[in-house]
Order: sequence, then structure tokens, then C-alpha cells
Amino acid sequence: MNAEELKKIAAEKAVEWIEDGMTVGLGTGSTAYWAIRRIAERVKEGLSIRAAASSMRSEELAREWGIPFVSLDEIDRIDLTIDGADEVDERLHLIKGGGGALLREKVLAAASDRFIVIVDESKLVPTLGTFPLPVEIVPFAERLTLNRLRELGGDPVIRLAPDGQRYVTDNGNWIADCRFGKIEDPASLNVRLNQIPAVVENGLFVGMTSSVVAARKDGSIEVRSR
Ligand SMILES: O=C(CO)[C@H](O)[C@H](O)COP(=O)(O)O
Repeated sequence: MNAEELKKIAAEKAVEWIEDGMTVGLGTGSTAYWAIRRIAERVKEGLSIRAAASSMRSEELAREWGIPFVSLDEIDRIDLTIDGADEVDERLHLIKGGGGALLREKVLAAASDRFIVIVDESKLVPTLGTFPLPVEIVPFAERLTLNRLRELGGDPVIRLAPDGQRYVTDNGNWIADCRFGKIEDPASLNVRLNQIPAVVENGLFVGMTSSVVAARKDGSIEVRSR
């Protein structure tokens, strides 16, 4: 199976866990896209849910495809969120934010009773850190902030949009993609990064994952749960 088919079958497996009456969190990215699409099909078939989104793009998809939508200001908890990831380690810690939505994704994950991660097997790694870690920073004192990220060993590069301008997140911030090498202690790095005043959030999701649904190249699905 090709990568797109693997994303689709992982997403569709996770969507089976959605039940009537749930408040569902919608992730962001090319794998989450397939989950949103399948949720929309199930809504057309009669599933009764409401959904909150982790990005403007996912909100647009939900509205376009007729998924009943709620803003985060209208709810206290999310039953189940389904989202992709850039890397998943053996303890189910994640790097996220390749699509730039890490802050809202972390807000949803933290508010969710179950946080389900959908990936193809290429995202499974023994140790995080091959994928550059996205760090969302405010557009103020860039030089000082990048210096602080360098002091932590991050080798930061400001992300650019296709037009060559700085990539701007849904929250009006910038992303510094940081190469730390192998991240042996993601919990500690997560805390140290978020202690930098101009860092809004970073893409390390430590201890947040309930289950990972991984699609293998042969089309089989592996579910790992904490
Ligand atoms: O964290 C994310 C967006 O901020 C995505 O979930 C992550 O980048 C994976 O994306 P894709 O499913 O397109 O590979």
C-alpha cells in the first residue's frame, strides 16, 4: 500500500471508536484529513456528534463536509481527539507541529479524555529527534529567542511559507524548527523549552497519547495503548 492508503486506513480505524453523543477533537494534517472525511461520512449515515478543530483548515473541512461544529469556548471536555504525528517513540511520546498547528493541537489533546494518534509506520521511531522539533514563538525579540533555543542545543531555523515569507501560525506566531539530535528525555526538554519567555509552546507531546493506530506497509493495523 502507498503512504496515502496507509494514512487512510489508520484514520478510518480510529474513527470506528467514535460513538453517538461524543464531542470529538479534529486534528490537522494529511492523516487527520482522512479521519475528518470518514467522520463526515459517518455523520451523513446518522452518527450524532459535535466536533472542535485544532486549526482553521480542519474547521473549514468540518464545516464544508457538514460535521456539527462547536468552538472550544462552548465545551469543557472533549471525549476523543484523533490527530496525526510527525514521530512516535516507544513510550508513545510524540513530535508534532510539522503542519504548524502544534499549539491548538496540544490544547485539544490536553482537554481530551482519549487522545488517539494515527500514523503510517514510517513515523514510528525508537527515540524522538530525527524530525526537527517545531517550537512556536511570538514574533518579538526573535534574535534573543533563537539564542536561547541555541543554548538548549536546538539549532533553530525559522520556518518559511512557500512565498518565502515567515510562516505564520493560526495564532499569529512564528515557528522555529529545532534540530536537537536524539531527544533522550523529552519530558525535561519540554519543560526547558516552555520556560523560555517568548516560546508559546513546543511540539513535544509527552505522556498525552492514549493510543497509537499505526498502519503497516502490508496493510495491517497495529494499535499501541498506554
Ligand atoms: O502535527 C501536525 C500538524 O501540526 C500533524 O499532525 C503532523 O505534522 C503530521 O502530519 P501528516 O499527517 O500530514 O504527516
